[in-house]
Amino acid sequence: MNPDIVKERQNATFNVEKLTNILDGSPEKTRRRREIESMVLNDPDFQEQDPNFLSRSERYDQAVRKSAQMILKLREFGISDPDEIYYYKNCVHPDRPEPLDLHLGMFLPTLLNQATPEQMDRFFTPAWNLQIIGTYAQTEMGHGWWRCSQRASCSATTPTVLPALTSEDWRPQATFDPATQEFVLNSPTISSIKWWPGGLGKTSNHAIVLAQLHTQGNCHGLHAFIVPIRDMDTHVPLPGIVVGDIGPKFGFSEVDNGFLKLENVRIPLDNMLMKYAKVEPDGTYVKPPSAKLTYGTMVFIRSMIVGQSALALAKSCTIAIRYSAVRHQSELKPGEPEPQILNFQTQQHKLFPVLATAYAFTFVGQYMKQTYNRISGDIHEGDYSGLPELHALSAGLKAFTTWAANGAIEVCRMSCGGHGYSRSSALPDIYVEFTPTCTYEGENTVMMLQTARYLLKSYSQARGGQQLQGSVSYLSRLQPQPVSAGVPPLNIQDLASLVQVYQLRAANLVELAATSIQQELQLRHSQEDAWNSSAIDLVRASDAGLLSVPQALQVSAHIKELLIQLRPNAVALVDAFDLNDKKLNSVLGRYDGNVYEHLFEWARHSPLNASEVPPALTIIVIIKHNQLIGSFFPRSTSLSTST
Ligand SMILES: CC/C=C\C/C=C\C/C=C\C/C=C\C/C=C\C/C=C\CC/C=C/C(=O)SCCNC(=O)CCNC(=O)[C@H](O)C(C)(C)COP(=O)(O)OP(=O)(O)OC[C@H]1O[C@@H](n2cnc3c(N)ncnc32)[C@H](O)[C@@H]1OP(=O)(O)O
Ligand SMILES: Cc1cc2nc3c(=O)[nH]c(=O)nc-3n(C[C@H](O)[C@H](O)[C@H](O)COP(=O)(O)OP(=O)(O)OC[C@H]3O[C@@H](n4cnc5c(N)ncnc54)[C@H](O)[C@@H]3O)c2cc1C
Repeated sequence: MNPDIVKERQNATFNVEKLTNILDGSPEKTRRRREIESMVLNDPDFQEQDPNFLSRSERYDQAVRKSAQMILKLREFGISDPDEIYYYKNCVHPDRPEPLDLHLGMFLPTLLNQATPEQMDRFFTPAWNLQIIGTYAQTEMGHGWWRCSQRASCSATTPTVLPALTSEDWRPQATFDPATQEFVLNSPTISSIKWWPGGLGKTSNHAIVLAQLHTQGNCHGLHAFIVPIRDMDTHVPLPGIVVGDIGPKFGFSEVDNGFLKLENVRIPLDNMLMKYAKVEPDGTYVKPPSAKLTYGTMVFIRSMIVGQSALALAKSCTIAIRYSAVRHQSELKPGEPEPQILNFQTQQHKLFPVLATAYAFTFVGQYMKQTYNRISGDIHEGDYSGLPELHALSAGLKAFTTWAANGAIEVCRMSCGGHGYSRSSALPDIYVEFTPTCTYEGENTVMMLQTARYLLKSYSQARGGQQLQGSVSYLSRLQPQPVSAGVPPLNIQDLASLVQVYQLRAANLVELAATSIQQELQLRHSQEDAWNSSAIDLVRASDAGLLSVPQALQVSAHIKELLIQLRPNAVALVDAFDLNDKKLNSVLGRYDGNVYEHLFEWARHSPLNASEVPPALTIIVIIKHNQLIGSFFPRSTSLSTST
């Protein structure tokens, strides 16, 4: 154990185990989490080669092998609780999305939420047993954006009268054919090819495909269809299915994100998910109670992503803070030993806010999950009243927490200096695997605009005298104040006072956006144009805070005091996240703090060190021997074969 890190733990002023129990929810939950963790981490079937030293295809193969083992083990140990599956999966594939994520995270939940009992028997049971492997295909090459209900322009015609049609006409179509009781699915244009779905490229044999429903000559907007894409015995693509991998990406190397072109693919009538919307055998369309229910799985994952932001931050600051406790640099005072870099105020100022945010997001993630479970329970009972708030909350928190975490991971990486740039630190991987959360499940700006839409509606209800409930109740209570009204009193030591100032600021910003829309409306006469011209106000928190200059200085001084208070407990606070070394997989973030010897050991495994003179370098040796520098290429090749 590194002596610095030992000393850090001795200096802590609280019981780490108790805090871990609070983060987990209870001592029993901590015990169970550790039990699951040891099932995976001590299981030789999950041994792996360090993916940093593998090619993409090797990484995919290794991930598939581990995922298949995972499914067998989940069955063997009878683990079926979604939280426990999720936890088990995160230990099997720490920090790395894997080919079955979409099957577990979106295919199964979409069936649970949108399939009829008959469809549950036909699809969910085999999918649970991994005979069916599914993905969720919504995004297309040309559009990540969809409308949940039909618009007047939605047309079933072929592309011959382009100017009269909108982009919605060129989306994938599912046209009901009553003669055969089938839907015929087509991707009418290149841009309507499904693009991005995880596990689609090579792994899945079924896809939930989101397409425009056409029946009896009418278009009814976005609906979900279960489309078999590969033969269940041979895994070869079925007729009319053009499918494959979209190629290497920034990260997600283990995942076969794919493309899918549908060419007159026929599926039976009862492959449309019909818990809510229905098509009768004669082609009659039965409306769902709410068109937005089609988007339910995205709301589920958005809610989950809030907790993922917390986990990514917890990992990043554990690595950076432990490393900063064992790393020494630059004398603070001449002649004295070099201090731990964690003693530099600037290092604390980088890392302690990340630590605080990791804690805050952990609790926000728990709140989001409870809210999701409560409101989706109501929805199952037929009460849809909570859906708008759930949508606004999950969209806004998904965007807010992922943006914040995305920036903070990079702060942690840079705070580790050069070693943060090495893949051995794990920080580059955490970043590349996390950063697409800002894009997928709804691009963050687009999600913020959805939340803003809800806030503006709530604002106008509050101005109309309605008493609002839930997360927007502050709009009824607070009267937005013009900046000229001066600054509100603030006690920065008092949480209630801080919350009040935040609420007032939020109310002011909503009012600002509403005013902008009103003004734009007078100029542009179209609600949509006025909305777009106010989009910056809608999304961005204004730079005008509500604090006076002396108050801002007071905050700054208080932050410095808090840094000093936190310093003795910094390592203990990250220890409380209880991230097992194997799961953290970071040379810099090791629990024992023995960084340097393991950094050296890790580097020696680099494939470039497999031989002292890599084969490619023999050409240099040959060139040197033949003194060919200056006239090398064609002749050096023939010389190399002759020597
Ligand atoms: C049983 C289970 C077993 C095991 C599972 C257990 C554990 C899990 C284990 C493992 C899980 C593993 C990993 C996690 C899984 C996956 C993560 C990994 C990878 C991620 C892969 C990524 C996938 C994707 O990205 S899928 C594609 C996502 N795409 C999007 O999100 C598109 C975003 N676009 C939209 O949402 C819409 O197009 C839109 C932007 C909202 C616009 O739509 P529309 O034009 O219809 O909307 P309007 O603006 O006109 O608004 C109309 C109206 O509707 C309201 N609205 C909109 N959306 C919603 C909604 N979702 N819910 C409710 N209401 C909504 C909107 O507010 C308007 O209301 P008003 O008219 O009242 O104002
Ligand atoms: C790693 C990864 C995995 C994915 N997995 C899946 C999957 O399994 N299944 C699936 O279906 N999809 C998947 N996706 C696709 C993902 O859901 C989309 O990329 C995402 O919804 C964003 O859509 P887009 O790419 O079309 O972005 P665009 O919408 O084209 O965004 C580009 C820019 O335009 C701006 N913009 C767009 N619309 C508006 C607007 N109305 N107002 C203001 N600004 C706007 C955005 O803010 C952004 O800056 C995945 C993507 C990634 C990166």
